Amino acid sequence: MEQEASKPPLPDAFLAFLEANGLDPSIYTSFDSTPRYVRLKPNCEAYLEEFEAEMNCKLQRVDWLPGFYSLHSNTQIANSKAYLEGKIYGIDASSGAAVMALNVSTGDHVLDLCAAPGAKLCMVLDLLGDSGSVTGVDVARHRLAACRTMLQKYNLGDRCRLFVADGATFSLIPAGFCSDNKSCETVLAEKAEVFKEWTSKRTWKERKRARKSGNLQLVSGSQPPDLIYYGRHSGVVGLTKDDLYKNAYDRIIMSHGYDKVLVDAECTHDGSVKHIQKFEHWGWKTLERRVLDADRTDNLFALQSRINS
Ligand SMILES: C[S@@+](CC[C@H](N)C(=O)[O-])C[C@H]1O[C@@H](n2cnc3c(N)ncnc32)[C@H](O)[C@@H]1O
Repeated sequence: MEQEASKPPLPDAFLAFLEANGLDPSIYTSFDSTPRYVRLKPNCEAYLEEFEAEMNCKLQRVDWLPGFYSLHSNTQIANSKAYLEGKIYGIDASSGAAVMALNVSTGDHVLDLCAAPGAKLCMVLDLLGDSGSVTGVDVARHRLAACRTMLQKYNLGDRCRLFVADGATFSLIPAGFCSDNKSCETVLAEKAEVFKEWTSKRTWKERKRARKSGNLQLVSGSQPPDLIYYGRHSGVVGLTKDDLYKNAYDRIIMSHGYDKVLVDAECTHDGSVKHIQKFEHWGWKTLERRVLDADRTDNLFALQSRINS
């Protein structure tokens, strides 16, 4: 009876999952043990004091992650001025570590194969500043649309393109490279219809296509990539559709491919402590259905293997 009372308030199926994977259940139940993190946009240090006063909290600089600060796990940042004005991001330290491991250098062309909702993509763009480019790909249209909103909020879209596509089959090279011997200028002069500056206003053709795809939120590997956003300096403006969607050969990929590739495929939530804690409100049955279902886990494993190969 006593043993029952001290058992962490997690469902048996999840406890069995943790045990099978050698994970300590207490990391999911000690609510205060995991701090939350924020990242500051470059050159926004002036906002720190104001943020601390508004939130009545003290930020601790994370020495090993530039621009990151930790704060108490209960601090809600969503209504703070700095967050609403796009000066501060909510992003955990492990995401920051993954981006730092990419070792992004000035001028890099980065491919983010599982980009939505876009915390790492934004960090990469901040690191690149006015150089290079980022191509974000995600199979979920609605999630990538949220990523587009995030780019706009943080004013980071200038060197970015977003494609709804299956990362396992995506094979477009960074924009702005002509894959034959002609110079870009010659090619552009020869072609009539080129991409103009991106606008959120859809043409009737695009609206029709969106209506057609309606509820189809996830694309399959056989569908061509769908460009849902491109910035002014992403290399897309001025290209023809043929140029953008041209299949690249090995030789071209070797010389004009991406410098860095980030693959952040969906995980089984075993590492996502905060997310698991939310199921206390959503219901443990939902956790069993959404997270622990064996078929789903097998499918995820297959996806992760496919996308990493
Ligand atoms: C863990 S989230 C990515 C988080 C994101 N990198 C960030 O920093 O905000 C995983 C994403 O992978 C996407 N995804 C899953 N399978 C995919 C595939 N085959 N191709 C592209 N994206 C995929 C999901 O739609 C989901 O948005």
